Amino acid sequence: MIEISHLSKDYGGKAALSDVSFTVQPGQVTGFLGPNGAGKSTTMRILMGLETASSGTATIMGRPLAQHPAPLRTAGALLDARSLHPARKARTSLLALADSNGLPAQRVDEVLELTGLGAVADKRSGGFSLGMGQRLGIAAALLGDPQVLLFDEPVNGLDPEGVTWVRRLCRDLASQGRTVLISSHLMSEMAQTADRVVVIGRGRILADASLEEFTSRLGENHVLVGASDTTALGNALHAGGADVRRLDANRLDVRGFDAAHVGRVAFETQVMLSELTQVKTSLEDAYLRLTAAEVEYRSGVQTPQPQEVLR
Ligand SMILES: Nc1ncnc2c1ncn2[C@@H]1O[C@H](COP(=O)(O)OP(=O)(O)OP(=O)(O)O)[C@@H](O)[C@H]1O
Repeated sequence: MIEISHLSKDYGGKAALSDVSFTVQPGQVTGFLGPNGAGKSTTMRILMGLETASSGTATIMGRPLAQHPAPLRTAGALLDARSLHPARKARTSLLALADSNGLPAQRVDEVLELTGLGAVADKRSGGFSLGMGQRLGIAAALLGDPQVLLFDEPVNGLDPEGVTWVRRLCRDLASQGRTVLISSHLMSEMAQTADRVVVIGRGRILADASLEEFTSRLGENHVLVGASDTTALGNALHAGGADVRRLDANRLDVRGFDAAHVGRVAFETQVMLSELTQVKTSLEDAYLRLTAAEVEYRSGVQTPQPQEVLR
């Protein structure tokens, strides 16, 4: 288990983290989400003992990582995939890490196989692709067979097969009862991998909920409906209290009613339907709503607006 309590970190007077508290439970994959510069890496680095907090605590299995007798057996992290020596062969780097942490050399071969690096184990890691570097970083994190894993943007640079592999690996690690915290910018990926999400923006926690709670709490489920007479149907839905927007001559976007209710109103209004689709809020939509105000630099691209609002 990971426990972060009232954690703050200042860099030269600028707050990177402000009173951050959350816990990460074993047996689950927790997604750590937030815009660039939100404080995800800083939190992970403090957890791994690579930075000191200005105030507050960050513990792994009850105490700071450095206070565990064998830190690498307690927690493994992929923080910077390029942190291993580029001139060293992959196997040599892992052997050195195993040796300095009292781990058996045989474990090196196990993690090389587990991460699909067996065939390139005797190549220098400086020549690795970004994806292979990520796999090597994950191999290093798994070396001590730890109960707690922290992965900072693990799918960065991975091809689709690699992305699927990371997803399965995280799910497997959690199903073995381990604690898995994983940061990512890829919302569609997180939606398939995480059980819970912790969202951070400008150093403050914005949400800490199960994936289901998060999308339904921030959700704005709506119904897309195609109809023979959108004016009659739109007026009837609006009179019933729905928020109705016209998408084009034959389609409406309805908020406030579910698909069954829209179908009932269409039946009562004697309007024929050509489409009735319940659209659920995606993790990406929910995340964008939550963090919209937290992003320091936003692009000038605007979301396309429906052509006409029925009132
Ligand atoms: N060593 C440092 N010195 C000064 N400021 C830093 C340092 N490390 C991080 N920061 C600042 O702290 C804030 C949080 O950075 P952090 O890297 O934790 O964010 P992040 O959420 O991991 O972002 P990204 O997704 O871009 O990696 C940012 O404003 C960053 O500029």
